[in-house]
Amino acid sequence: METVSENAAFGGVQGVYRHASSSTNCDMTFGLFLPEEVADGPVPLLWYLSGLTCTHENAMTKAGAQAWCAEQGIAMVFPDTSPRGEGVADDEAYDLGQGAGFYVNATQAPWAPHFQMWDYITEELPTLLGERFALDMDRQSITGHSMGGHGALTMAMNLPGRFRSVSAFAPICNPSASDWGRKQLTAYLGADEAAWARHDATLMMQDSGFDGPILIDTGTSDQFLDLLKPEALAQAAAARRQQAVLRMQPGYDHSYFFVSTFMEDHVSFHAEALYRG
Ligand SMILES: N[C@@H](CCC(=O)N[C@@H](CSC=O)C(=O)NCC(=O)O)C(=O)O
Repeated sequence: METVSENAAFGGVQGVYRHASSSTNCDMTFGLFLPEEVADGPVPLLWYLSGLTCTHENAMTKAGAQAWCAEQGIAMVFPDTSPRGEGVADDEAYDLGQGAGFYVNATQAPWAPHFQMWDYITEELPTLLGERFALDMDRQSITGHSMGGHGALTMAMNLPGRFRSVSAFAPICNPSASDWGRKQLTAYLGADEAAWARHDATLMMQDSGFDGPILIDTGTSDQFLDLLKPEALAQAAAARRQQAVLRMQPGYDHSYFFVSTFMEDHVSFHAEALYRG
């Protein structure tokens, strides 16, 4: 693993690191914020999964998370959203291929050799982080934005016991029924929709093994609201009587102005679960 940069931030350190990934068969870059408490021992870890077109850098520089993580003594990791590089398949569209891994393990050509983002996020990167940094891997929570919110929700639901809490900013809630989902799940997983179900938070809700708290914020002026389908997830959560806070925030759009506005709420929500859950 190579250190790309380390900068002092809010009493802690914002680092960027690069490593050769065996899951994605290419170099992967991630950001990691460590609060000053890390000097005294392992700290809890909050995952932030980013959305379409993002690298590790967008949220790291625009979400305003470090101040709140520093206040709570929590580390935050910002992984990339896909494999990248010259030998990695891509598409001209912004919502498929590099920058749009959708947090699945692709089974279809030409994506399968590199697009193994589920394994990268749930297995390889946690192992690396636990080995290289003073992180308490028994205290993890997860959040994300848009495509990353979809990833956060489906990972929490599919991996009971891994995350103490899950939240999301404007997540893609029902990708099987959305143009932000059908195209990508077909490309990566094939046309058999049975393989998609575990990657759809609304469909997963009835079989979810996750019993921790859920917080979701979506803006009423989100330009992608019809693609996100928060109402589908709300109905599924109500049907299951799932403990969940699903908020529609008046006037907010899909941008990082929205994400940064509610970041304090989300970090505090996770801190409650990480320290007292
Ligand atoms: N290029 C597209 C939309 C791209 C976009 O809005 N990406 C969002 C995430 S959308 C869902 O996953 C994002 O986080 N962009 C990066 C940023 O820094 O804002 C278009 O223009 O329609």
